[in-house]
Amino acid sequence: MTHILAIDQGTTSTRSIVFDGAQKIVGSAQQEFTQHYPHPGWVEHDPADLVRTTIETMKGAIADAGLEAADIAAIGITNQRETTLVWDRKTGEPLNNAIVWQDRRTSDMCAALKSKGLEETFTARTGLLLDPYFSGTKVAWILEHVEGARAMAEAGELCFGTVDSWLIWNLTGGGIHVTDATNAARTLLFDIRANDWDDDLLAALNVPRAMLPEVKDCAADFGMLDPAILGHAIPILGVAGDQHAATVGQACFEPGMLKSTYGTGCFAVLNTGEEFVASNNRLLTTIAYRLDGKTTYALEGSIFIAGAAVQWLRDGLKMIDKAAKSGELAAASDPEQAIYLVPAFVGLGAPYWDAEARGAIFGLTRNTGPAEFARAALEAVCFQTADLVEAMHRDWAASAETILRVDGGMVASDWTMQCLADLLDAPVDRPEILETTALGAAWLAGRKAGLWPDEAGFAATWKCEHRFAPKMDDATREKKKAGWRDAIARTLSRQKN
Ligand SMILES: Nc1ncnc2c1ncn2[C@@H]1O[C@H](COP(=O)(O)OP(=O)(O)O)[C@@H](O)[C@H]1O
Ligand SMILES: O=P(O)(O)OC[C@H](O)CO
Repeated sequence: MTHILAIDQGTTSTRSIVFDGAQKIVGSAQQEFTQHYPHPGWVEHDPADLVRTTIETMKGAIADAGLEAADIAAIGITNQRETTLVWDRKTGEPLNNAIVWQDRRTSDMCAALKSKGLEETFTARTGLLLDPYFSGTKVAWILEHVEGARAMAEAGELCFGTVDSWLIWNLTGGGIHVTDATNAARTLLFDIRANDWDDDLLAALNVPRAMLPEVKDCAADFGMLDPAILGHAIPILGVAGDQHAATVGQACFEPGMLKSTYGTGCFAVLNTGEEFVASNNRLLTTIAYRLDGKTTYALEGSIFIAGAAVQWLRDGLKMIDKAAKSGELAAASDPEQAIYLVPAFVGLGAPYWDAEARGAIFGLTRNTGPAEFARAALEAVCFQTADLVEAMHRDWAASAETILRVDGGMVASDWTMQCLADLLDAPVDRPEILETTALGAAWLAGRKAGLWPDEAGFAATWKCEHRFAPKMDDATREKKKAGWRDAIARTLSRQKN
């Protein structure tokens, strides 16, 4: 019994994947669920959908593998990060829909905290910035806006959790209130050096400590699956936020190793080892992973819209019928047209952090058509990655010779990966296993179970499927980047200009 079940609860879908003892995928299942947009800038998930799709895909993946629950040695969970839930400790009933990481409803709250001069304290302790992206202001919003919530929270009757905590609570039958260090690191409430919730930050956001989960290592005992769910009790032994799990799944265990995941958004994570590198370029400092009580730190660049721009071409503009067409179209575009799309649909993330900016497209002519839109959407993802990698180089000289390991749905596009290598002027390595997020969660659980190899053994199994080497000449690259910088400058909100 060496199979591991990984649950990857993402922003738009939930996936479960069964890996065998040789780290090969032997079964999987995936389900999308409804996104709720109750007001402009708001994004919510129904908490019940998160649990339902998790349980259904767990069953689906085990069936797809031709196995029984009793064949699964352990479960690893990885999840969309920052998304915030609050529920009643007695009944397990959520007080509100989950407030998703993309939700901007707390921008005014963040601005108010900044105007009190608090950003420096938050950044020094959490490595994050005062942006609505993170959980802290979302919890505060629930406590302020849901009737009776504040009194219940103060009486210790409420639980706050990110999606991992919510899933564990439900999968273990209720009563286990835990999270892991990587998810805690995204809340704005956790001091990532002290490895503890921070009372000053809790006071600034008026969040009672009593509602916070216990924080564990990424490979730890998170509880037993309620046997009523699959007919068998299985230990949950690994948990990490999805970008952290991908860092592990890409075997980025050495300082200087960098991965970038291209799904709905794009998240680049650079391992900085035992060093907490404070960013001077508005990147985030975060916990890459915590194993055996030892924290490995990272610099992270977070872009909110990557594959989502391709979805917009498909579903919003109806210029393509499937995502894969975007690369073909871009390849056929007119290279003479300098079209720039700044996909600030939900504001801009790193390194700009402009919650009020909105998307813009520049350089349109009578000849501009779907092909140029497709190229602009794909190039935007690459320009934004280049912005992040340059900021990383400025923050931490040790990252100068970086090779980028990539994963996520969008890396299927060869055109985009070549464009990325060209604009970065660095090699881009696409691994054989693209489900690195799930693989990372499985590795954490497998390592804890003592069934999978340690870091070095696991890293030796990582295989490159294709290396994209840069081909663009310097003059072309610089010209394109100057055009991008100009487009960004023209898109930033007045607040930033
Ligand atoms: N061949 C492709 N070319 C460009 N974009 C793609 C391609 N295939 C998938 N995508 C994009 O990748 C995203 C899906 O990636 P995935 O890793 O499943 O995302 P998530 O986990 O965030 O839901 C979608 O936004 C989709 O538009
Ligand atoms: O669900 P994904 O893959 O888009 O990832 C979401 C991130 O964790 C948000 O920080």
